[in-house]
Amino acid sequence: MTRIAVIGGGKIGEALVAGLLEAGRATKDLVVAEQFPARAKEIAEQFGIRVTTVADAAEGADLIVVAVKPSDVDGVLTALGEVELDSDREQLIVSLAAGVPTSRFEPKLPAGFPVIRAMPNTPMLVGEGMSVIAPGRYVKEAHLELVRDVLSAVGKVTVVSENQMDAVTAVSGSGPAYFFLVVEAMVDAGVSLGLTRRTASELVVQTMLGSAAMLDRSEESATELRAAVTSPAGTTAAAVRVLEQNGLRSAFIEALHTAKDRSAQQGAIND
Ligand SMILES: NC(=O)C1=CN([C@@H]2O[C@H](COP(=O)(O)OP(=O)(O)OC[C@H]3O[C@@H](n4cnc5c(N)ncnc54)[C@H](O)[C@@H]3O)[C@@H](O)[C@H]2O)C=CC1
Ligand SMILES: O=C(O)[C@@H]1CCC=N1
Repeated sequence: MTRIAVIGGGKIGEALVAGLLEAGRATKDLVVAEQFPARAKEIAEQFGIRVTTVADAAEGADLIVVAVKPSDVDGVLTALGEVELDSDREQLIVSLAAGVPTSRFEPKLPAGFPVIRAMPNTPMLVGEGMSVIAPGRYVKEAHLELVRDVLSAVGKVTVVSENQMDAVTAVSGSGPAYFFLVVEAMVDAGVSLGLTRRTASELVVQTMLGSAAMLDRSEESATELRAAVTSPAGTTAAAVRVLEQNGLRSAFIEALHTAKDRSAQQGAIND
């Protein structure tokens, strides 16, 4: 079985570990490196897995998943310098760090060591993640297959070229936050219309779940599905007009452009 070391026991590291365990991966095949003792203890107790240092975690791992903030990547690379990494053993690194190119890893690793850049999202916690992977220059098909296999246990996986990863980050990496924000806004709207917060939440969450299921299962596009809800001169048309007047569509476009730029910026500078 593939042994996986997750470097960084934060939000996305936790989502990955939880999703993999839920999907049936054994606790003995997972190890986490987390620098903050309190957080390390929390992870170890919550999941019953070993939490250790970067070097110790990476030593026996087939897959080293780097799940730290972009500004902490260099620190992890320094710590990995203490480990005898071995690409012949099919060891490889998967970096989840937004914006950080594989070319930032490669010169600091043994010659030819494979690095895959990946962008997952938090719904992998419930097996419904969207993970996008992009190969670095030393990655072979077998490496991509291994990572695809691991991540497909926690949702969908697709492959793009690395120059698309900042756009991917803006769309699906950050994407869950946009939907949670829409839910918050609709719940607040429901409350302002006189519903209790509990009822408004139930209505909005189930509406989102049902709409997502339709998008997933139907042959029709989002535009067609929306048209089917929009009766002539009805309530939906009235609401959509106000949303468009208030720039909802262009707000999303501008927001995602800004997210893409921020991703690239985080990889370019070390802030
Ligand atoms: N949160 C999300 O939804 C997603 C995050 N990402 C990426 O994943 C990375 C981590 O994000 P989050 O989990 O949200 O951040 P976070 O701040 O919650 O977690 C990072 C963790 O790494 C630990 N860490 C940092 N340096 C370390 C080291 N040298 N050794 C051991 N542990 C170390 C920190 O103590 C912290 O617990 C970022 O690069 C982000 O761009 C990617 C996709 C989605
Ligand atoms: O907000 C961030 O920078 C990270 C990357 C994608 C989701 N969270």
